[in-house]
Parts: sequence; C-alpha cells; structure tokens
Amino acid sequence: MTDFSETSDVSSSDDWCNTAIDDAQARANPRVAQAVERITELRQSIDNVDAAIVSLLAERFKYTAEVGKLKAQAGFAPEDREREQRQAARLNEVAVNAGLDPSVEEHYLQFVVTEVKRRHQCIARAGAKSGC
Ligand SMILES: C=C(O[C@@H]1C=C(C(=O)O)C=C[C@H]1O)C(=O)O
Repeated sequence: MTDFSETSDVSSSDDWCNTAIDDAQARANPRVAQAVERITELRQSIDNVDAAIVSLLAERFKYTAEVGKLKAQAGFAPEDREREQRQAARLNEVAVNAGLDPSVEEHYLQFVVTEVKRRHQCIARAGAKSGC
C-alpha cells in the first residue's frame, strides 16, 4: 500500500506501478481525499477526450476508405509519400503550437497511416466491397 503520510508522496513510493486509488486511505487523510476528488474530475475529462478521439478516428477512416476505393478504381498506388511528408510537417507544427511533444504526434501518424495503407492494399487486391 502506498504510504501517503505527510512526509511521503507518490514519487517516493516504490510500488508506484501497482498502487490503485484507495478509498480507505482517502477517508483517513484529507489530502488523499482531495487528490482522489481531483483525479476523478480529471478522469471524466480524459474519458471525454478519448471518446472524441475515437469518434474522430472513425470519421477519418471513413474518408480514407473512400480515398482507397477511388485510388483502386483509378489505378493509383495505396501509398503517397509526398502527401505523407506534407502531413508530417503540418502536424509537427500543430503539435509544437499545442505544446505537445512532437514524438507523440509522430507515433500517432505512423500508426494511423500504416493502418490506412494496409486497408488500401486490401481494397486494391480484393475490391471495394471486400470489407477491408
Ligand atoms: C489516404 C491516403 O492514402 C495514404 C494514407 C494517408 C493517410 O492516412 O493520411 C496519406 C497518404 C497515403 O499514403 C491519401 O493518399 O490521401
């Protein structure tokens, strides 16, 4: 159990990765209770952001699926490196302006574009009605 006495904080605990929020500690210590209350609020905000991100991702994949079908019909390759480079530069700027570590945005873009290209390849091979 985390020692949340006056002389200790979470960073000095050696079981930081196993410690769950503890209602009994919150009842016994007003400082813990305050932290738990704020964490609960913040988690609500995190849930809202996660829901928005997932909804936006679904929207993005709808657009890219349409691009994939059009590319396959027109005989274009699934990948467009120039477009990817322009996106990377633009999103880097967005991340920096938003105060986000650009490596987080780079990981996101890498993941999502790789998945889109995999689906485009699938569409190109199996056809637009394949459920890729
Ligand atoms: C969606 C496209 O296809 C691929 C996927 C991209 C993406 O997910 O943003 C960008 C470029 C392409 O490599 C596209 O060409 O616009």
